[in-house]
Amino acid sequence: MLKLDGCVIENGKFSLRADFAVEAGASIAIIGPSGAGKSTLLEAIAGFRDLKQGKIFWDGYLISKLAPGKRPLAMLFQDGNLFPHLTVEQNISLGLRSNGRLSIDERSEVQFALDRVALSGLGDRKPAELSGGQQSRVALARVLVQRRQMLLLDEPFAALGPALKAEMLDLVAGLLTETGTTLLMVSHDPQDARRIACQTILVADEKAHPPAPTRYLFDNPPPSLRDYLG
Ligand SMILES: Nc1ncnc2c1ncn2[C@@H]1O[C@H](COP(=O)(O)OP(=O)(O)OP(=O)(O)O)[C@@H](O)[C@H]1O
Repeated sequence: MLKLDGCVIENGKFSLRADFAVEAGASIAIIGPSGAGKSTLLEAIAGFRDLKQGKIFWDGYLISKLAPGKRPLAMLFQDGNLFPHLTVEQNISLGLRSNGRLSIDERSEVQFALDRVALSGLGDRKPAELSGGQQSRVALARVLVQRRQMLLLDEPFAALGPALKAEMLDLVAGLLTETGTTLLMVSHDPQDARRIACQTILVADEKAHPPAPTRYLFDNPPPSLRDYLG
């Protein structure tokens, strides 16, 4: 279980309160108006932003004092952050070792991840030689090889068209079920939340609200969500 206990997170003059728990293995969407603090929340969980107050626990262990790389999570940002001068395989290898030098077992891990995102045979290509959807799958493979217990996605597929985005979300959902990984995903699109997340955290009014059933939340939106949905 992920637990944010009385957290106050600051981003410049902006301040966000978060006090909620997420069951291990759950898929959670994070939704809310622009500038409400969705990315700030993920950054704090990932360790890129210090807490002003409060603590974060994973399975009862305090993780909020750990450096980002030591936390049991992987994070995927909007543009995937692939290195253009490296091949697909080398980009994925960086998920395992920062110098890219892999053992035989680690090499098979990379091949397995390539296979899981349906990119077998394309490992020697550079990102520019791939379509946008294929590039997203490389970025996903890079977080997959890390085999972390939590996956944090900050609008990773926003640049893709609706059909490709739906395909990626289905791929993520399938992989999560296989591995039991907990998902926290920021999205602007209620359809994404409905597609992949049973529960949704609404970030609005300087607060990250506890997860609520996605369908219930969208069928009975509180005023801040109603304004946002239009
Ligand atoms: N670099 C910065 N310096 C100072 N304040 C910032 C900075 N980045 C963000 N903020 C503040 O933090 C608040 C939350 O930003 P954040 O990016 O977390 O929102 P968000 O909900 O992810 O927005 P969006 O949906 O537009 O990506 C913003 O309203 C802004 O006031």
